[in-house]
Amino acid sequence: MSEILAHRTPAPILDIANVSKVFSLHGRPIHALKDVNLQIQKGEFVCLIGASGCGKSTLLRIMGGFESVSTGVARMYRTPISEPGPDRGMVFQDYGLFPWLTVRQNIAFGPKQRGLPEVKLREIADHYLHMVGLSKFADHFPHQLSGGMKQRVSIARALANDCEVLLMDEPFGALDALTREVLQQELLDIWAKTRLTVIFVTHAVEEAVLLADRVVVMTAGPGRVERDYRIPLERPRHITTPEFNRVRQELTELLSSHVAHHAKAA
Ligand SMILES: Nc1ncnc2c1ncn2[C@@H]1O[C@H](COP(=O)(O)OP(=O)(O)OP(=O)(O)O)[C@@H](O)[C@H]1O
Repeated sequence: MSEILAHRTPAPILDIANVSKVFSLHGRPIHALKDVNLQIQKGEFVCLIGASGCGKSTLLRIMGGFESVSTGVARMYRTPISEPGPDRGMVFQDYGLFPWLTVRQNIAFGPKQRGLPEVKLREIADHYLHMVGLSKFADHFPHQLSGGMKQRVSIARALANDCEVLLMDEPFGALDALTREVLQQELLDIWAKTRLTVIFVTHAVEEAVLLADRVVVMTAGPGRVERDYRIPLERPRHITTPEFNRVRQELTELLSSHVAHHAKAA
C-alpha cells in the first residue's frame, strides 16, 4: 500500500537526504554541513538564509553537482546528483561570464556545446536576449555592461540551457539597491513565465520575504536546517504593506534568536 502511495506522490525535484559535508583544511576537518534534510518541489522558489559560514553555498554547490557529499545523498528526481548538468543552471554573485565572448555568444554557449546548428543558436539567443531586455546589447562584451546587465546575461545563459532548476548564490549581492529591486522583479517575472524551480541564497531578509515561497533558515557550526518557513503572503508582494513588515520582522527575530543561541553555545 505505502509503495503504491509512494508512486502516486510526485518525486521532489530536489531531495537532500541526511547530507553531511566535511572539508579537509591543512589536515583538519571542517564540518560544513551536518544531516541536512530538504525536499524541494518542482516550481518552488526557495531561499536559503543564515549566518556567514553556515554552508549555504556548499549546499547549493552540492545541488549543482560541483561538490560531492561526505555522507547522505542529494537527488534530482530520485537520481543521485554526481556531476553538473544543463538541467541545473548556476548564477553567481560575480556573474561568471566568459569575458572573451559577446553577450549573444555567452548566452548561446551551452546550446553550442550541445552541437545545435547555427540557426537554432541564433533563435535561442534572440529569445533569451529579449526575455532579459538585452537585445540591443547582443554584440557587446561583458566589460561593456553594467553589473545588472551582466547578471541578466548570466540568468539568460542558464535559461538558454533549458535548465529546470536555477541555483542562485547571492546573485544580486553586488548590485546597488535600485538595480537590485529591478532585477528581483525581473526574476519573479521570469519565474512566473517559466515555472522554473529556484534555489536562491541570500543574506537579506527583505529579499527572501519578497521572493520566496519558503525560506530555509540555516545555522552554522556545522551547518544545519534550523527552520523551514513558508511565507504566508499572496503575490504580488509589496514591501511597504503592514503584512510584509510583519513577516519580515518575524523572520528577522527568528534569525537573530538562532544567531544569539549559537553564539551562547559556542
Ligand atoms: N573548499 C573548501 N575547503 C575547506 N573549507 C571549506 C571549503 N568550502 C567551504 N568551506 C568551509 O565550509 C563552511 C561553509 O562554507 P559556505 O561557503 O558553504 O558557507 P556560506 O553559508 O555560503 O557562507 P557565506 O554566507 O559567507 O558565503 C565554512 O566554514 C567554509 O570555510
